[in-house]
Formats: sequence, C-alpha cells, structure tokens
Amino acid sequence: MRYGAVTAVDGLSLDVSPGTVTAILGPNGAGKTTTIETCEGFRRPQSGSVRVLGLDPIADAATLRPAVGVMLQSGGAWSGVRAGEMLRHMASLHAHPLDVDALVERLGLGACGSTPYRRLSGGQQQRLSLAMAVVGRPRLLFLDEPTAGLDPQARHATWDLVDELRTAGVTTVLTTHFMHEAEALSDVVHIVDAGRVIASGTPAELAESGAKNTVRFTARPGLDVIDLMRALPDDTKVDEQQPGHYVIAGHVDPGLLATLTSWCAAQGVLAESVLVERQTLEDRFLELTGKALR
Ligand SMILES: Nc1ncnc2c1ncn2[C@@H]1O[C@H](COP(=O)(O)OP(=O)(O)OP(=O)(O)O)[C@@H](O)[C@H]1O
Repeated sequence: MRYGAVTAVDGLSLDVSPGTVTAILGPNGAGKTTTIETCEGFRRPQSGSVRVLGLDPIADAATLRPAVGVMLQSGGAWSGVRAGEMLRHMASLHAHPLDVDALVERLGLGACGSTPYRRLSGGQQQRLSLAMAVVGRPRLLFLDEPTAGLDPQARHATWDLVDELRTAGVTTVLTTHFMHEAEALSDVVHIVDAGRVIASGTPAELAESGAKNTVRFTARPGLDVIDLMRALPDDTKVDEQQPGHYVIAGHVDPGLLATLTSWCAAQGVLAESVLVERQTLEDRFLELTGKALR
C-alpha cells in the first residue's frame, strides 16, 4: 500500500482467527493504521489481497457493514451531533443493536449524552467511538488505538468490554502503543515495522523469544564467576556488577537455578536475594524495533 512515493505497507501478511483478540504493535509510521484501514475497506491497496470474513472489503462493503465494527483513530462522528443522538443513530442502522442506555452507562457517557461531539473531551470522544463501534453487535471489531488518551478507569472499562466480547465470540483486531494492554488483552500479537510483520506470537511467546532473562543474587564478594560460568550452560554470562552483587544472563529455567544453588552449596556460599527477572513484551519490542525515534 503506497501513498505517492511512500510505501506504508510492504508485503505485510497476517491471519486472524475467529473469536480471538489480535494486537498489531509497531513504532509510529510502521503502517498499522494503513493496514487496518485497508481491512476496513477505506483504502485500496495497489497490490496484494485482503479478505475480511471471507469477503473483499471494498467490493463487498455493503454485506460486511452490518458485521464489522470500526473505531477510527480519531473522528467518526459529526462535530455538532450530541453523543446520545449519534449512538442512537448508529443503533438504528443495525438489526439487533445493544441496549444504548446500558452501553452509555457502561462507558461512563451518561453525563455527556447531550454534549455535541466537538465539545467532548478527547477521552469522551474515544469512548463514544468505541460505543459506536460495538453498538451493532459486530462479529468483527477493528479498534485503532482504542485506549489512547483514556484515563485508567476508562482503559479498564475498555479492556473488560473487549474481553467480554471475545467470550461472546467476537473477533477483535486492535492497534496499540501500550505493551501492557497488548499483554493483558490479546491472544496474538503481530509486531509491524516499516510495513512488514517482523514478529508474531502470543505475548508470552514473544517476550520469551528474545534476549536473555536474568538472575540476580547477592553473596560474599569475589566469587569465582569463571568457575560458575563453567558450571552453567554455554551461552550464560555471569558478572559481579558491584562487590557481592551478581547477575547471570542466559536462558533462565529451573535447571539453571538448581545448578546455581548447588554450585553455591559446593563453595559453602549462601546466595541471598535471588531474583529472576523476565523479559517483558516491551523489552522484546525495543530489541526488535530499536530505540531510535521514528
Ligand atoms: N494519507 C496519507 N498520505 C501520505 N502518507 C501517508 C498517509 N497516511 C499515512 N501515510 C504514511 O504512511 C506511513 C504509515 O502510516 P500509518 O498511519 O499507517 O502508521 P501507523 O503505524 O499507524 O503510525 P502511528 O503509530 O503513528 O499511528 C507513514 O510513513 C505515514 O507518514
């Protein structure tokens, strides 16, 4: 998918299983919104193929519309329309909408139901957009940065809603910059950079697939770290970072901890404050996409 000379999405390939939550992560400008808008039928790719619920998002737009909920990154409502009117209008377009009052209550929109869209705060606009996306009971939901600008309460309310929809069999594809959100919500994560998928898996698989986890412990200064390294698997590093403070970097599993404690026992050393630090999804994301600003 190109915009003039800019190639925004470049041979990106991914599948989404029904009834799951998929998160698309990537640095700014990676091509997430372009990908999602292509699936929504708002952009026509110059090459490649896109199928949404087995259909073409542009040619079959009329068939797909009742089954697909869309939350855009911004906008989506007329600037002068009142929040409650907008939601009722959206509900009226669907055969079996959710109860609008319950949804308004659930997303904390009750107090601003008669406020024009343009006067809503950024977070209230986000919540209204989410309500508009789900009110028609879609089978498939596209959420582009659904919790950007939301306070913690609204973020948790959004997560609970997405989680409940998954339980009801709804498929959700979302983009986010919050790694914790992707870890908390999604079954599958795709990391996108420069218009391509560079890593995929469950949040736990991705976090574990990266560089080493670490074990930290304290003991008397001056332990023979070379001898400890010999006892541990080949690609494990041991460093005494400050006197008496040791860091082991490598594939941390129960076997490594057992080797460490038996090595210490053989030396007559008591290892204290043993702490296993696992790599997070954010660590892995930064490892894959680098730390340079985009
Ligand atoms: N309408 C457009 N015209 C020209 N270039 C565009 C247009 N929309 C996006 N781009 C460019 O395409 C690339 C991908 O943009 P896109 O919005 O898909 O990224 P993104 O991953 O969603 O970014 P962000 O995290 O900042 O929202 C960027 O280089 C962007 O500048």
